[in-house]
Amino acid sequence: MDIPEEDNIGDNKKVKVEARSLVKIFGPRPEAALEMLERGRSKKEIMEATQQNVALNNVSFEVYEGEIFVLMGLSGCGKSTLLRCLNRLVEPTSGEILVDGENIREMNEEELREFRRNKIGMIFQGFALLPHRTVLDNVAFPLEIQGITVEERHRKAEKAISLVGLEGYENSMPSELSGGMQQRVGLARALAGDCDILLMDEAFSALDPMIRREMQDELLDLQDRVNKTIIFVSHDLDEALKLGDRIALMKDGGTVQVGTAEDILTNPETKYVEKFVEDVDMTKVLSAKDVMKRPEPLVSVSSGPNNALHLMEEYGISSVFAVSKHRKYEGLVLVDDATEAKKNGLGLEGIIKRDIPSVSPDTPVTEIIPLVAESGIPIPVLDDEQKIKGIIIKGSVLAALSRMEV
Ligand SMILES: Nc1ncnc2c1ncn2[C@@H]1O[C@H](COP(=O)(O)OP(=O)(O)OP(=O)(O)O)[C@@H](O)[C@H]1O
Repeated sequence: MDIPEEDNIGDNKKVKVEARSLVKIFGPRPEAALEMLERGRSKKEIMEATQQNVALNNVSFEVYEGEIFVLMGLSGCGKSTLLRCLNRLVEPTSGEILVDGENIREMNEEELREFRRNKIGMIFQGFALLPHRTVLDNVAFPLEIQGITVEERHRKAEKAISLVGLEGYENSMPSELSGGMQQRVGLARALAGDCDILLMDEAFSALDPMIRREMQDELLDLQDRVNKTIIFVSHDLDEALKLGDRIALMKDGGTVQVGTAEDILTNPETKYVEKFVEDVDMTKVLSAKDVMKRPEPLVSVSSGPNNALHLMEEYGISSVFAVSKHRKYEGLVLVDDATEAKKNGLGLEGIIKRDIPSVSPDTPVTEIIPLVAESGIPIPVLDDEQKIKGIIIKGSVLAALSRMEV
């Protein structure tokens, strides 16, 4: 077998945004509150004693480049305040915010304006479109304020409009568009600025449930193409689980757990997190990458049936996946076919089954269950380049589901 080692992707994640010990106290006299906070007093105690509102209590986290990081929690837990601290729309009381390693709390007015224009775009819930301007001019509006020429800003706006699937609507007025389409215009406006980081505050919460789900899919699809760093505020657990590469669950101005959807669901660190997630249906959350096993063994397509049979014997299995160079998927070799081929002196090429279903790492487990239930043979998990990332067998799907129900 000439199978190379698994690619080492994702090990060296770059930190894009970092919050260090952020505190935000609303009220005219934060000093007394800060002192009480340092002595470990609760938000409630501080409110009673000082009438100062601790909106953020010592929050630290890192957001990696290219991820969707969701701030989630109940109303009033501090999500919006935290998001607004990241571009200093809200001035933190203490703590640091680093973006690409630069402490943004040290920026002066001018630097901050540049930073908001070029690095960190924001999308709000109410999308705030200008009613008397066309879609094109709405999207181009921030560029207009920056004094960019009309040709240049229209070029950028058209590109952003096509990214969100609104081509053909450039000359429509906002009132002619549905809520979902208006939100896309808001998205396009943020994209036109070409910032690396997008802050989205309950961006889809005003939409009705079906359009909302559509926009979530759209955002994931868009993210595959533009690969921004997105920090997304939501009070909705399903939305957070669907969108978030990682989620920070917040309570009373602090984070109670930061992790992937799977971490949070399967290893809740506190009773609060456990309670928060207890109603979640696991089958809706897991995807192929959560239930797949390492694709071992694999047989090289250029080797003979004897090799395949040896591997099956060694691993106690009745089929083995065949690959060509660089783990490129070819198909499945079944034990009976390999035995027959060996008898007749044939190679693997002619006996490989190529018509079995395959899935991608992100295929939801709900779509996988019927496939494994029907076929009884393993299912390959293939990436965009048709390389085999893992295999799924019925047993491992069921084990994953039952383990998580405990
Ligand atoms: N400008 C302000 N002045 C005073 N208190 C504020 C201000 N903004 C927010 N707060 C308080 O800070 C706390 C956190 O509010 P924040 O809006 O960040 O929470 P949230 O989790 O985003 O809630 P929601 O989902 O309802 O928007 C709350 O107690 C809120 O009342």
